[in-house]
Amino acid sequence: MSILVQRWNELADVKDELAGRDWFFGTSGNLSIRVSHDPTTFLVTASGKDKRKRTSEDFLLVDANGNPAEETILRPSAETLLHVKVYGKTNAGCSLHVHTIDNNLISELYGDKGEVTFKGQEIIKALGIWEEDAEVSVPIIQNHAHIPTLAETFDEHIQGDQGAVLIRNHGITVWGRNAFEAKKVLEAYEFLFSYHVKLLTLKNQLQIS
Ligand SMILES: CSC[C@@H](O)[C@@H](O)C(=O)COP(=O)(O)O
Ligand SMILES: [Zn+2]
Repeated sequence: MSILVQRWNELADVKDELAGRDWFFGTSGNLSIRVSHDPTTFLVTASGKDKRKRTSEDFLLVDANGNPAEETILRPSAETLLHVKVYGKTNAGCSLHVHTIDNNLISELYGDKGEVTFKGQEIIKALGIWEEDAEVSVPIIQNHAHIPTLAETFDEHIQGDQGAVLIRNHGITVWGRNAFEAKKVLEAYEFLFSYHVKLLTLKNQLQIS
Protein backbone atom coordinates (compact mmCIF):
# COMPACT_ATOMS: atom_id res chain seq x y z
CA MET A 1 0.00 0.00 0.00
CA SER A 2 1.42 3.45 -0.90
CA ILE A 3 2.13 6.01 1.83
CA LEU A 4 -0.62 8.18 0.38
CA VAL A 5 -3.22 5.40 0.72
CA GLN A 6 -1.96 4.55 4.23
CA ARG A 7 -2.26 8.16 5.34
CA TRP A 8 -5.67 8.51 3.65
CA ASN A 9 -7.00 5.50 5.57
CA GLU A 10 -5.49 6.72 8.84
CA LEU A 11 -7.13 10.14 8.47
CA ALA A 12 -10.44 8.59 7.38
CA ASP A 13 -10.40 6.43 10.54
CA VAL A 14 -9.73 9.48 12.75
CA LYS A 15 -12.52 11.34 10.97
CA ASP A 16 -14.94 8.45 11.64
CA GLU A 17 -13.98 8.40 15.32
CA LEU A 18 -14.47 12.13 15.76
CA ALA A 19 -17.76 11.88 13.84
CA GLY A 20 -18.76 9.15 16.31
CA ARG A 21 -18.28 11.71 19.07
CA ASP A 22 -20.50 14.13 17.12
CA TRP A 23 -17.75 16.74 16.82
CA PHE A 24 -18.60 17.86 13.25
CA PHE A 25 -21.70 20.01 13.76
CA GLY A 26 -22.98 21.62 10.55
CA THR A 27 -19.99 20.57 8.39
CA SER A 28 -17.60 22.32 10.80
CA GLY A 29 -14.11 21.00 11.46
CA ASN A 30 -11.14 20.12 9.28
CA LEU A 31 -8.42 17.50 9.52
CA SER A 32 -5.06 16.91 7.90
CA ILE A 33 -2.23 14.41 7.86
CA ARG A 34 1.30 14.82 6.55
CA VAL A 35 2.25 12.65 3.59
CA SER A 36 5.81 13.87 2.89
CA HIS A 37 8.45 16.10 4.47
CA ASP A 38 10.65 17.34 1.65
CA PRO A 39 8.73 18.69 -0.09
CA THR A 40 5.91 19.07 2.41
CA THR A 41 2.63 17.58 1.23
CA PHE A 42 -0.42 16.71 3.28
CA LEU A 43 -3.93 15.42 2.90
CA VAL A 44 -6.59 17.87 4.07
CA THR A 45 -10.37 17.60 4.25
CA ALA A 46 -12.29 19.01 1.29
CA SER A 47 -14.23 22.14 2.20
CA GLY A 48 -17.87 22.13 3.23
CA LYS A 49 -18.43 18.37 3.31
CA ASP A 50 -20.51 16.48 5.83
CA LYS A 51 -17.59 15.01 7.76
CA ARG A 52 -19.76 12.25 9.20
CA LYS A 53 -19.86 10.55 5.80
CA ARG A 54 -16.96 8.48 4.44
CA THR A 55 -16.47 9.06 0.70
CA SER A 56 -13.70 8.96 -1.91
CA GLU A 57 -13.80 12.77 -2.05
CA ASP A 58 -13.15 13.46 1.63
CA PHE A 59 -9.52 14.58 1.27
CA LEU A 60 -7.20 16.10 -1.28
CA LEU A 61 -3.44 16.32 -1.41
CA VAL A 62 -2.01 19.83 -1.04
CA ASP A 63 1.49 21.32 -1.10
CA ALA A 64 3.38 23.34 1.53
CA ASN A 65 1.28 26.41 0.66
CA GLY A 66 -2.02 24.57 0.85
CA ASN A 67 -2.57 24.49 -2.90
CA PRO A 68 -3.79 21.27 -4.56
CA ALA A 69 -0.78 19.12 -5.46
CA GLU A 70 -2.79 17.22 -8.07
CA GLU A 71 -5.55 17.98 -10.55
CA THR A 72 -8.86 17.98 -8.61
CA ILE A 73 -12.29 19.53 -8.56
CA LEU A 74 -12.21 19.56 -4.75
CA ARG A 75 -11.56 22.71 -2.73
CA PRO A 76 -9.23 22.39 0.26
CA SER A 77 -10.66 23.36 3.66
CA ALA A 78 -11.24 27.10 4.11
CA GLU A 79 -8.83 26.83 7.07
CA THR A 80 -6.04 24.97 5.24
CA LEU A 81 -3.67 27.88 5.98
CA LEU A 82 -3.68 26.93 9.67
CA HIS A 83 -2.58 23.41 8.76
CA VAL A 84 0.07 24.95 6.47
CA LYS A 85 1.47 26.84 9.48
CA VAL A 86 1.65 23.66 11.60
CA TYR A 87 3.53 21.63 8.97
CA GLY A 88 5.72 24.61 8.01
CA LYS A 89 6.90 25.21 11.56
CA THR A 90 7.02 21.76 13.16
CA ASN A 91 7.58 18.10 12.40
CA ALA A 92 3.97 17.36 13.30
CA GLY A 93 2.29 14.59 11.34
CA CYS A 94 -1.37 15.40 11.94
CA SER A 95 -3.54 18.40 12.77
CA LEU A 96 -7.19 18.32 13.87
CA HIS A 97 -9.70 21.16 14.18
CA VAL A 98 -13.17 20.73 15.72
CA HIS A 99 -15.92 22.99 16.96
CA THR A 100 -17.54 21.67 20.13
CA ILE A 101 -19.92 23.36 22.55
CA ASP A 102 -17.43 22.87 25.39
CA ASN A 103 -14.41 24.28 23.55
CA ASN A 104 -16.51 27.29 22.49
CA LEU A 105 -17.72 27.86 26.07
CA ILE A 106 -14.19 27.69 27.48
CA SER A 107 -12.88 30.02 24.77
CA GLU A 108 -15.57 32.57 25.62
CA LEU A 109 -15.19 32.25 29.41
CA TYR A 110 -11.40 32.77 29.28
CA GLY A 111 -11.04 34.65 25.97
CA ASP A 112 -10.30 38.00 27.64
CA LYS A 113 -7.43 36.40 29.58
CA GLY A 114 -5.90 35.06 26.36
CA GLU A 115 -5.43 31.58 27.82
CA VAL A 116 -6.99 28.95 30.01
CA THR A 117 -5.06 26.88 32.56
CA PHE A 118 -5.88 23.46 33.99
CA LYS A 119 -4.26 21.87 37.01
CA GLY A 120 -4.49 18.72 39.09
CA GLN A 121 -6.19 16.48 36.56
CA GLU A 122 -4.91 12.98 35.82
CA ILE A 123 -5.80 13.34 32.11
CA ILE A 124 -2.97 15.93 31.76
CA LYS A 125 -0.66 12.91 31.53
CA ALA A 126 -2.20 12.20 28.12
CA LEU A 127 -0.47 15.41 27.01
CA GLY A 128 2.89 13.88 27.97
CA ILE A 129 3.20 15.87 31.22
CA TRP A 130 3.87 13.56 34.15
CA GLU A 131 4.89 15.87 37.02
CA GLU A 132 2.97 15.96 40.28
CA ASP A 133 0.30 18.69 40.16
CA ALA A 134 1.09 19.46 36.52
CA GLU A 135 -0.40 22.52 34.94
CA VAL A 136 -1.28 23.06 31.30
CA SER A 137 -2.33 26.22 29.47
CA VAL A 138 -4.02 26.66 26.11
CA PRO A 139 -3.73 30.01 24.31
CA ILE A 140 -6.98 31.60 23.12
CA ILE A 141 -6.85 33.75 20.01
CA GLN A 142 -9.41 36.02 18.38
CA ASN A 143 -11.51 34.56 15.58
CA HIS A 144 -10.52 36.67 12.55
CA ALA A 145 -12.82 36.12 9.56
CA HIS A 146 -9.84 36.88 7.28
CA ILE A 147 -8.10 33.51 7.25
CA PRO A 148 -4.55 34.79 6.48
CA THR A 149 -4.84 37.06 9.57
CA LEU A 150 -6.21 34.17 11.64
CA ALA A 151 -3.34 31.97 10.42
CA GLU A 152 -0.73 34.61 11.35
CA THR A 153 -2.18 35.00 14.84
CA PHE A 154 -2.35 31.22 15.21
CA ASP A 155 1.26 30.87 14.02
CA GLU A 156 2.52 32.90 17.02
CA HIS A 157 1.37 30.08 19.30
CA ILE A 158 2.82 27.12 17.44
CA GLN A 159 5.62 25.64 19.52
CA GLY A 160 6.83 22.08 19.17
CA ASP A 161 5.47 19.01 17.47
CA GLN A 162 2.48 18.76 19.78
CA GLY A 163 0.19 21.58 20.83
CA ALA A 164 -3.21 23.22 20.88
CA VAL A 165 -4.75 26.65 20.28
CA LEU A 166 -8.32 27.72 21.01
CA ILE A 167 -9.98 30.15 18.61
CA ARG A 168 -12.57 32.21 20.46
CA ASN A 169 -16.16 31.11 19.83
CA HIS A 170 -14.93 29.03 16.95
CA GLY A 171 -13.06 25.86 17.96
CA ILE A 172 -9.78 24.19 18.77
CA THR A 173 -6.85 23.22 16.57
CA VAL A 174 -4.45 20.58 17.86
CA TRP A 175 -1.47 18.88 16.32
CA GLY A 176 0.76 15.95 17.17
CA ARG A 177 3.59 13.84 15.79
CA ASN A 178 1.08 11.45 14.23
CA ALA A 179 -2.66 10.84 14.04
CA PHE A 180 -2.70 8.80 17.26
CA GLU A 181 -1.02 11.60 19.22
CA ALA A 182 -3.13 14.39 17.71
CA LYS A 183 -6.34 12.51 18.58
CA LYS A 184 -5.09 11.80 22.09
CA VAL A 185 -4.29 15.50 22.63
CA LEU A 186 -7.68 16.53 21.27
CA GLU A 187 -9.53 14.06 23.51
CA ALA A 188 -7.54 15.14 26.57
CA TYR A 189 -8.34 18.82 26.02
CA GLU A 190 -12.01 18.15 25.31
CA PHE A 191 -12.14 16.14 28.58
CA LEU A 192 -10.63 19.09 30.47
CA PHE A 193 -13.04 21.56 28.83
CA SER A 194 -16.09 19.42 29.51
CA TYR A 195 -15.08 18.73 33.12
CA HIS A 196 -14.44 22.42 33.76
CA VAL A 197 -17.74 23.56 32.25
CA LYS A 198 -19.68 20.96 34.27
CA LEU A 199 -17.82 21.82 37.47
CA LEU A 200 -18.55 25.54 37.07
CA THR A 201 -22.22 24.79 36.35
CA LEU A 202 -22.53 22.55 39.42
CA LYS A 203 -20.76 25.04 41.67
CA ASN A 204 -23.07 27.74 40.45
CA GLN A 205 -26.15 25.60 41.04
CA LEU A 206 -24.96 24.61 44.51
CA GLN A 207 -23.71 28.16 45.26
CA ILE A 208 -20.20 27.00 46.25
CA SER A 209 -16.99 28.75 45.37
C1 LIG B 1 -19.39 25.48 8.88
S1 LIG B 1 -18.21 25.88 10.06
C2 LIG B 1 -17.35 27.26 9.47
C3 LIG B 1 -16.15 26.99 8.64
O1 LIG B 1 -15.78 28.21 8.09
C4 LIG B 1 -14.93 26.46 9.38
O2 LIG B 1 -14.74 27.09 10.61
C5 LIG B 1 -14.77 25.00 9.49
O3 LIG B 1 -14.31 24.50 10.50
C6 LIG B 1 -15.08 24.12 8.33
O4 LIG B 1 -14.69 24.66 7.10
P1 LIG B 1 -14.17 23.73 5.93
O5 LIG B 1 -13.94 24.65 4.77
O6 LIG B 1 -15.27 22.71 5.65
O7 LIG B 1 -12.93 23.06 6.44
ZN1 LIG C 1 -13.49 25.99 11.95
